[in-house]
Amino acid sequence: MYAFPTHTAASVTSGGSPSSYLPPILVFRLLSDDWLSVLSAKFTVISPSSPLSTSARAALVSAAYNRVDTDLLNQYPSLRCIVSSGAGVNHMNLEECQRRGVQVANVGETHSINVADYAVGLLLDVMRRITMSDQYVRNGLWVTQGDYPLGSKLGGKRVGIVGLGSIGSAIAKRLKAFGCQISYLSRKPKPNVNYKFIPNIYDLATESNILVVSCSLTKETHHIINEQVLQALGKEGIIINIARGAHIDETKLVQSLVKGEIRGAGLDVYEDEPNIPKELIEMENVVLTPHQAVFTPESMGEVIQICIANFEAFFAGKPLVTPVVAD
Ligand SMILES: O=CC(=O)O
Repeated sequence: MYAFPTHTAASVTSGGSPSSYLPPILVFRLLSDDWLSVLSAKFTVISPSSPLSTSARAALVSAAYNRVDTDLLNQYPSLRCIVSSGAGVNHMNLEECQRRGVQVANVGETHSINVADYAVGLLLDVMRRITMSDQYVRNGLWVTQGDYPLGSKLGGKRVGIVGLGSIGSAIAKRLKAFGCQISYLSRKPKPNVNYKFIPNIYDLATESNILVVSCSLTKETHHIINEQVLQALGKEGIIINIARGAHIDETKLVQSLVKGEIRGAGLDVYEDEPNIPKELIEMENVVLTPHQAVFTPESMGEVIQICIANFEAFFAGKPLVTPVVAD
């Protein structure tokens, strides 16, 4: 999608005087139009198809698009530092990176506020039926069929946050301001937090009107929202997912929605992106968006600066700024 500059081995390795030397980085995906020029001011940007790519020591990847698995690590054996422009790291085989001495960084908490805002937006949309009302008006149905059915109030609802990291905490803070009662599930109770800790997902679902999934995807949290959890959430229950599709057993979610066993869902992520079960597309009680909670144009500059800070630390032999796998 972006035209990468072409470099010769000579321009990368010598580049003339030492002051004009720009260390090479292999760039798999640029998420913003101006990232190429911003990166090129500091580094020699190399595309994955360049003959120089196999000798690159550092690489930029994107969470939603690039898998960092053994195939990729074998293909680019010189890599010693991989920076992902996202928050989640489930697309990377971290154990293998560690084993091969490849340092890994994500962009830390840069995305948390955007994602938290988005989760609240999805929830309000599902509850107050904003997108569906919009379609109703645009399709001229207000004139021909009268008022659209009312949605529900958010204030006073019991919200269970699955994962109280920086994203979950920002969601909790926002929903508290709406007058919701917050409970949460995490590995351990968080110090200095007034929300109720519930150590079990079934109990959290039973005690909640709304579940918001905001944990990282691991073997333990894969399908953490399963059939039993959906049943525990119950007929009036709403589920919001801004984390990863595989947190929810999507087939069971669809069945629950079809049978009316839960009331609605707001989803930004799916098990097989960009494919979405057709049943979901036909439902009025779900709001569906294309894995975009993390980014706003405002955050893009901050994201690339953190990536750059990690690369600079790596090339200077210093600890990464936002490490996931350290040296
Ligand atoms: O979903 C995107 C990310 O993890 O940054």
